[in-house]
This record gives sequence, C-alpha cells and structure tokens, in this order.
Amino acid sequence: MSSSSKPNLPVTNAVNGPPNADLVRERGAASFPVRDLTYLVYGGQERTEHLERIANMVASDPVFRKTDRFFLSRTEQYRRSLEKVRHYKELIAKHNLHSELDQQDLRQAIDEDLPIGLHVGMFIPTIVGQGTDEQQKKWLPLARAYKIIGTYAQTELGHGSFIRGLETVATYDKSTQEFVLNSPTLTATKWWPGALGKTSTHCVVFARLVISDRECGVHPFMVQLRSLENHEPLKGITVGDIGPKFAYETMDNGFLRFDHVRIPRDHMLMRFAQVAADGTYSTPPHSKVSYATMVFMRAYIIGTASSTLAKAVTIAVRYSCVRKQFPLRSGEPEQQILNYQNQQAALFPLLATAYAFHFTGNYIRQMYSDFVRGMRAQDFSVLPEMHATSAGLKSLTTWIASAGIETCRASCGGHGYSKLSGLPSLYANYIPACTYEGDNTVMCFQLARYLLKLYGKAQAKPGLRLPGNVSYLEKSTLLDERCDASTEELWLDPARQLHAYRNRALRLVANCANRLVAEMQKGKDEVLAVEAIKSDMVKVAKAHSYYVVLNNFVNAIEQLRASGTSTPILRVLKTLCDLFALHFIQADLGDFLEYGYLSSLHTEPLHAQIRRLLEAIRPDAVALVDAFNFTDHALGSALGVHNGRVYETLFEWAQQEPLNKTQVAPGYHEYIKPFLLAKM
Ligand SMILES: CC/C=C\C/C=C\C/C=C\C/C=C\CCCCC(=O)SCCNC(=O)CCNC(=O)[C@H](O)C(C)(C)COP(=O)(O)OP(=O)(O)OC[C@H]1O[C@@H](n2cnc3c(N)ncnc32)[C@H](O)[C@@H]1OP(=O)(O)O
Ligand SMILES: Cc1cc2nc3c(=O)[nH]c(=O)nc-3n(C[C@H](O)[C@H](O)[C@H](O)COP(=O)(O)OP(=O)(O)OC[C@H]3O[C@@H](n4cnc5c(N)ncnc54)[C@H](O)[C@@H]3O)c2cc1C
Repeated sequence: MSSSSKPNLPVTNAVNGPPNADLVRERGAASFPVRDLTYLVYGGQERTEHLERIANMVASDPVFRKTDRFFLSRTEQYRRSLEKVRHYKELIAKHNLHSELDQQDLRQAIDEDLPIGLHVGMFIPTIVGQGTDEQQKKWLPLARAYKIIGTYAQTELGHGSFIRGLETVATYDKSTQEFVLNSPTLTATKWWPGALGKTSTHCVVFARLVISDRECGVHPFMVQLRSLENHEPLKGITVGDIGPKFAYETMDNGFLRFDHVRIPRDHMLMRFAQVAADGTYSTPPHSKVSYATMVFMRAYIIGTASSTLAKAVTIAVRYSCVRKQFPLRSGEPEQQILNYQNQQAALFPLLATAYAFHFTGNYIRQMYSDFVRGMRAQDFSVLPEMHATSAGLKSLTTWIASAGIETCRASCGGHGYSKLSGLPSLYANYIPACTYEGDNTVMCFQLARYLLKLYGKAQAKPGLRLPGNVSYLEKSTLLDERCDASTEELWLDPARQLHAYRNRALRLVANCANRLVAEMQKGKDEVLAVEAIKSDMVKVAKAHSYYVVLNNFVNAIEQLRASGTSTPILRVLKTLCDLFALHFIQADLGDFLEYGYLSSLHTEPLHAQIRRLLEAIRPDAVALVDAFNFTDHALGSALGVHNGRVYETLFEWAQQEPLNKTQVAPGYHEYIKPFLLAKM
C-alpha cells in the first residue's frame, strides 16, 4: 500500500531536483497509510494541518533560517535569536495566534532555544501556580504582552540539586514592610538560569525567607532586575552571562547577585504561604508546593523526548536509505546501509522508543492536568505520585533520548560527525535535559524512595490497595513467578512482556528494601543505610519507569483498537511496541537472568524474535519516520532532507563555510608560504 497522500510540506533548504529514487521506492512500499499515522500522532487531521500551516510559515521565512547558524559567533547567535523573538511576536499579532497553544506551536516550529523559553516555560507558570489572584492580575498581563521578560532563578553557584541548601536570603523588614534580598556569599550567586544574563527584566527568585531571625524555608519572590527604560541593572543588582557552554549558544544563561535589594512585601508569591504585614508567617498546605513549577517542567520535558529522538531517527533512517556501501557479492549493486542488520539493530529500537515516548508524553500530560485540577481544589493527595512518576520518567526518557541521538550520529558514519548532519547540535543542545530540572540521578532517588515506601507499606499491611502503576508492589507472590515465553511467538504477548518488566521492577525494589534492612542490621542508621544502596536505587527507578512506558504503549494500542483504528496502523504500532519491549529486555538481560526469571530457554527465542521484528520494520522504516512529519527546517540536516538529495545538499551547504570565501587560505602568507618556499 502506498502513502494515502503526500505530506503538504515544502522542501526548504534542501537542494531541489528529482528526489532520491531509493526513498521514492521505500515510500511507495509502506504497509500502512502514512498520513493516518501522522494524524494519530498529532491528534487528528485538523490539528495536523494547522501544525503544517505554522511549520510551513516558519520554514519559508528567512528570519527563521538555520543553515548559517554554524558560522555565527556566540554573540551573533544570541542576537539572531532575539531577532527571531521579535519576529515571533510580530507573527502572533499578524496571524492572530493569541492562544497559548498557537504560540507553543509557533515556538516549536521555530525550533530554537529562544531566550523567552524560560519566560513562557517557567516564569509565567510560576506566577500562575504560586501567585495570589491579585499578583496574577498585576503581572500576568504584563508578562503575556512581553512588557516584562522573566526567568526562574533558583540554582546557585554552590547549590542546584539541594534546594534547601540555597543561600540567597530574603529577610523581612517589618518597619518598611519589605523583603531585603541578599547574596551573603560567593556561592549564593544565582548561576545558570536561562535568559537571566542579558535578556530578562524580572525574575522569580528562590530565597530563604527569614522573619525576625526565624528561618521559614525557601520561597519564591518577584524581583525586577533591569530598568524598563534602558535595560540597565537596577541598584544592588549584579547580573551577566555565565560564559561559554557545551552548546546552547542562543541562550544567555546568567549569574545574579543581590546587595541588600529591597522589594515590597507583596512581591513574595503568596498563593500558598503568606507573610502578613506584622511578620506573621502562614505555612503552605504542603511543604513542597513551591516546587510545583519544576514538576510542570519535568512533565513538559518528558513530552519533548519523543520529538527530539524522532528527529534524530528521521535523519539517520533517511540517510541510511540513501547511503550505500559494499555489494553483498561482487558484481551486484551496493547495499543501502539500512539493509544491514547491525544498522537496523541500532536504529529501529530508537524508532520504536520515539513512538513509545509519544504515548508516555500523552500519559504524563493527562496525569498533570488531573493533578492541577486537584491542586485548584486544595487537594494535594496526588502530588507524591505526580512528583515521583515525573521525576523517574524525566530521567529515563532524557537519558535514552540523549544516548539515542548519539547512536544515530554514529550510525551516519563520517557525515554524522559533520555539523551539517544536524546531529551534533541536536545532541549538544539536548543533553542538558539530563541535568536541568533535576539531575537525573537525583531524580531517580526521589522515585526509588517513593517505591520503597509503598513497598514497605504493602508488606506491613497485606491487602492494601496501591494506585495503578505501582499496584504490582502489593503482589510479592509475583517474585516466585518465572517467564514462560519459551517460543518466539510467546514473546509477542503483551501480558508476558509486561509480566517481565513488572517482575524485574518488583525484584529490584524488594532487593533494595532487603539491603536497606541488612545495612541497618549491621548498625547503620537509615540515612547511612540509604547511602549504601544508592546505585541500586537508580536501577529501581529506571526499572519502574520502563514498566510505566511499556504499560502505556500497550494500553494506548488497546484503546486505539477499541476506537476502530485501522488494522495496518495497529499492526505497525504493535510491531514497534514489541520491539520496544523486547529490545530493552535484551539490553538489560543481566537483570532478568540474575534472579532466574529468564534462562537460555527464553533468551534464544527472545533474540530470534527481535531479529524478526527488525526485518518486519525494515520495509516501513522510511514511512514510519515520515509519519513524524518534520519539515526540513525542523530537522536542519543535510542528511535527513525529505527529498533525499543528501550529497547535493551537503556539497551546497559546505560552500557557505567562511574558509571557502577565498581560494587562498587566511594565514597562508604568514604560516604556509614561508616553509613551502624555504630553501632546502
Ligand atoms: C509549556 C512549556 C512552555 C515552554 C517551554 C519552553 C521552553 C523550555 C524548553 C526546554 C527547557 C529548557 C530549559 C530548562 C530550564 C531548566 C530550569 C531549571 O533547571 S530550574 C532548576 C531545577 N532544579 C531542580 O530541579 C532541583 C532538583 N532538586 C529538587 O527538586 C529537590 O531539592 C529534591 C531533590 C527533590 C529534594 O528536595 P528536598 O530536600 O526539599 O526534599 P527531600 O528530599 O527531603 O524530600 C522530602 C519529601 O518531599 C518530597 N518531595 C520533594 N520534592 C517534591 C516535589 N516537587 N513535589 C512533591 N513532593 C516532593 C520527597 O519525595 C519527600 O517525600 P517523603 O519521602 O518525605 O514522603
Ligand atoms: C542548560 C542549563 C539550563 C539551566 N537552566 C536553569 C534555570 O533556568 N534556572 C535554574 O534555577 N537552574 C537552571 N539550571 C541549573 C540546573 O537545574 C541544575 O544544574 C541541576 O538541577 C543540577 O544541579 P547541580 O548543578 O547542583 O548538580 P549537582 O547536584 O552538583 O550534581 C553533580 C553530581 O552529584 C550527584 N549528586 C548530587 N546530589 C547527590 C546525592 N544526594 N546523592 C548522590 N549523588 C548526588 C549528581 O547525581 C551529579 O552526578 C540549568 C542548568 C543547565 C545545564
């Protein structure tokens, strides 16, 4: 079956001409209607077409061009991203894109780390989440109209993960009803906040509240940093850019110091905790409610892991269809490198993972909106589950996506190392996701601690009912059960796949719990006992998160089946789900063998089934990446161009290299000529 219709996307940036014949053939041989899968991914035909209109508008607009980005200095890149911000605002007005969703779509299409990312992603959400109604009325209209630009200033030079260790102080002065913000030490300097260095006029600062020498914990405060007239820093404020980074050049991550800066009392965001005029402090209804923006952002990051990985896989799969190396036998034509099993084994599990993470993103979005509904009604009961689940999924998805981009880059051989492949910058700009919004390892401890607690409760109280994704912790009998997938066919049974993931997670939790007890029996207190099991806690969190991802993928397919999705689409999604499930068992085989859950009786059919799945995906590989529907602008890659004119595009883009502006190299006269022409 061929694609039901051609995607309505312009081929920008790529060199025009007849499309690569191999890609044309591959597209014609897809087993499912590509367009229908695109609709499924983006939430229907209407939404897909809307996204395409925005993507096309951006892709054809010279202000948003990307192809020269590699040749700009850091300062030029920052300026260019400001130019893009200005144009983004003009387009919102011109095309009436006033809803939050439209603006998010536009930013996603622009596809750059703009210095307003923190403004929309954390500054505004913190005002919404933590501000009183009056505070929202005051600041939200200004922020939404970009009359003020803000960021989220929490991390300091000395502390990021350990929020309770932050040193910036906000001391309440009852006599003037002001807070005095101060950075008492060098390590109290705010360090890293995006857009803090040069762009923001305001920020939400997290500081320890002190009232009459009493420590009241870390709270958020609204602070103006720069004049709205001339952008100069205000009195008492030292602010600037933190300097060169691994990548992220368009973002002015900044530093900030306060020298006894006074702000009015109503600049503390007081939705949950309050300081009255006389200095009376009212505690929040939940001690971690001021961390809510981070939970929001973690959920957002989980949602973007799929699209980021999907971009890398699109580039690598298309290129692997165009690229040919070696005939199998002499005299035969050379093979497309995607025909090699090793290439498929590297790329197809990542393709499957990009689809798996798509459904994880849907799941966490739903969980987050239920949680927000509860919070509005002062119900914080879902907070622990939301925090733990999002912390674990943020870690797993960003780790896998980061490693996956690098695998895609390496799979493109030498051309993958060229920045023109788009993969080095995709990787370099993405990997901080493993660190920001909570270092992944530290986040894993949060989930593991939650699981250990629930496991302990379930052990102590048989019959206790735990919520959906953790209900397996009730069933210690599961530990006695073994895998019975002794044929290739049985490995395709979702119930058996889920059984394996549940069993592994439960075993690791139980093992950790036992070790904790054993460490305490050796005389350690609980704190030191936890320190002795920390690497196992990371494994626990990952194992549980894998289970959550697979469970959602399986459930999503069931729901699609129930809602009448066509057989070819269901078939291809099931194949991807199977590959996801089996690949990550194969990757962590030691976990499953260690406790005798699996034996060689099961591993042989497992490996054989994985090989079959790779073969099954091969004819649909191009169609499956096409279904993500990225424009050439979004991919920013000479290797991933839709028309497959890879070599033409690489050649043309290379001509832009500034070294090629002259035939004779700069420096020739000083450094090459003297020794070339020196007498022997
Ligand atoms: C829609 C979006 C639009 C646009 C977006 C556009 C662009 C953006 C794009 C990409 C992103 C780009 C840039 C990203 C910017 C990144 C910004 C940042 O990095 S901001 C800084 C982030 N910092 C962190 O994440 C710090 C991590 N540390 C912590 O969260 C905490 O310190 C800790 C590790 C959780 C520990 O906290 P604490 O010490 O206070 O608590 P305990 O460990 O003692 O735990 C006690 C108890 O509390 C529970 N708990 C902890 N945190 C939470 C929480 N958040 N919610 C609920 N409960 C929590 C914990 O589990 C314990 O529970 P108990 O065991 O006692 O039951
Ligand atoms: C690109 C980028 C953008 C950022 N944007 C912002 C922003 O806008 N606003 C903002 O406030 N911050 C921002 N940050 C800061 C970011 O949130 C922190 O860097 C992050 O939370 C990690 O904290 P840390 O740097 O203190 O790491 P550390 O905690 O110092 O981590 C270092 C190592 O120590 C380990 N470790 C730490 N604690 C423990 C423990 N208890 N047990 C065992 N191991 C431990 C970690 O696993 C890690 O391996 C940004 C960072 C980056 C890189």
